[in-house]
Amino acid sequence: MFRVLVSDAISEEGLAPLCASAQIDIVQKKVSEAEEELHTFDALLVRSATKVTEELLEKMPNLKIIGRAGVGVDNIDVEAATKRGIVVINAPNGNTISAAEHTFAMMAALVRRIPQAHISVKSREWNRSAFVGNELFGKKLGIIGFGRIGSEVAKRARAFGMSVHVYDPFLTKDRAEKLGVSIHSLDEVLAVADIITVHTPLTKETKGLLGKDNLAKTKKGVYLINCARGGIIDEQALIPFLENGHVAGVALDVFEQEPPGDHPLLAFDNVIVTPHLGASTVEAQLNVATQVAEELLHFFEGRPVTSSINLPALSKDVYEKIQAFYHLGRKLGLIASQFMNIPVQELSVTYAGTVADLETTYITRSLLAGFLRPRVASTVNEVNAAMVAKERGITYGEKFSDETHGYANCISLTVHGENKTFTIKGTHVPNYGDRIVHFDGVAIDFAPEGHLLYIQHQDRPGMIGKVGNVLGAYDVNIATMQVGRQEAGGKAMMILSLDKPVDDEVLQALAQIDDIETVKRLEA
Ligand SMILES: NC(=O)c1ccc[n+]([C@@H]2O[C@H](COP(=O)([O-])OP(=O)(O)OC[C@H]3O[C@@H](n4cnc5c(N)ncnc54)[C@H](O)[C@@H]3O)[C@@H](O)[C@H]2O)c1
Ligand SMILES: O=C(O)CC[C@@H](O)C(=O)O
Repeated sequence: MFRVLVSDAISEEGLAPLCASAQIDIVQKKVSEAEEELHTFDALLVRSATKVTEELLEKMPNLKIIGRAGVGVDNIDVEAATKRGIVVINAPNGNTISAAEHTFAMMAALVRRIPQAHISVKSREWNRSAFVGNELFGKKLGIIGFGRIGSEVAKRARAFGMSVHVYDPFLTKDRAEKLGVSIHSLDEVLAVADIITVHTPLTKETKGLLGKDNLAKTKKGVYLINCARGGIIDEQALIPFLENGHVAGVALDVFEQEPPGDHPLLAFDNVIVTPHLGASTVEAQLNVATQVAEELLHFFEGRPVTSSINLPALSKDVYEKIQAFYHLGRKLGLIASQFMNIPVQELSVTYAGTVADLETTYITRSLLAGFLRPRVASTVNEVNAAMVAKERGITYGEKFSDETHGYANCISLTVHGENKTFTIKGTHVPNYGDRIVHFDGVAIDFAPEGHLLYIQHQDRPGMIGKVGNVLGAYDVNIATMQVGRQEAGGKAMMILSLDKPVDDEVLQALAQIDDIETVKRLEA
């Protein structure tokens, strides 16, 4: 008998297959009300209200699987769950349409001032001249983040006669053309859009994406919408733009803190809000509940789960054999994705030497997951990487070769972008670790660990000293430095390993050194 704790409001109809199973005992209670029996549960089902913290996991030693009836898993400590061998599953597309429709409802309500007019009429007023709005027809809609929800919003906007201007650094031209939208830089979208809606995950890169500087680049009279995650639009930074009338109105479904309490934004008449309702429809809740219920049944029946976001389905035996290459693959993908931070169509992986005799499918999936990790909202791992790549129009393939470049094993990854191709090669040396031995056409040798800095420059005397001086001036300590070049006096590169990450100011100072062409931060 498996015990399942359902701690948030999840559609009962969707959970019906679980309730019908004689093998499963379902308990519907908040975590706080189940304190005494937490240790007895095998599975935990949540939406976004329950915070699945490390502390909670400590109290649930029997837990084997966590199901999130929705997309974002930011309320679950996935790392802590993974460490404990707990599988985390979600329902990545069950609420896409509802979230897109809610965004659109907010957009219409915002430009036609529907919530304000509603309150006025309910207060027994009849003040038609106070609520003159704008049409959506003919307006330019800026969409930042063009994944599942962003692309559904675009379809609806086109039906309303709007032109759609998209910023998504990972969107390919092919996919944009198929969906009838144009791709632009962030600055272009900010400058032209009458209405801007954000649909990215909340990551280090997107936190505060619409902050003081970028808000200043928007058109006077712009409308803003956030139905993705609180914090993508910086709430504090918005206040002066609302006070001086630069921003005509804001619609928020999500907040940096939920509930937002007595937030200063709530005092503005032209800020309209909902309490995180994007996924709150009968249909979406049925979809997400059905998806997680089916996955839970598979899991308990010992069948593979398809929407797991943390664990690969590997036997212990296979895992032990491929473990080292699995980690190397992940790092090759992660570094390549950051280096090629542009849309890509294809990844090609070549295995040579001892690694070519192993279960390379898992290594490729690990590499793919590493590559996709900086680009997608939900956590991506070996189990869902292939599906996520397909959704994003990225193909991948494996090849086998005898060319080991003198190493016992070698994994080579070539990434094909729109106008650029990049190759990285790595090897694993038992009892020593992983080494990157080839990077963008140059033979080099460095460990893919920690905070790395890539510098491409012309091969001139004194370059190392100049770089060292700039980093020294910013109090950044260099742990290791590797140099390589194609030919004397030609294209050369340095890979530095630093004791701490560097910010944009340091990158800009380095880029100003004569003969330095590119500087990039790479985290491994
Ligand atoms: N309000 C709600 O109830 C609700 C419901 C569902 C989803 N969501 C949230 O909506 C957001 C989008 O969900 P989705 O299912 O469309 O995710 P998705 O992964 O399909 O799409 C996210 C897109 O953002 C892009 N992106 C990543 N980093 C970016 C950056 N720095 N700049 C611009 N684009 C970037 C990715 O390339 C991707 O195309 C998530 O934050 C999700 O948690 C909210
Ligand atoms: O469960 C909810 O209502 C929120 C869902 C949404 O934010 C998600 O990320 O799927």
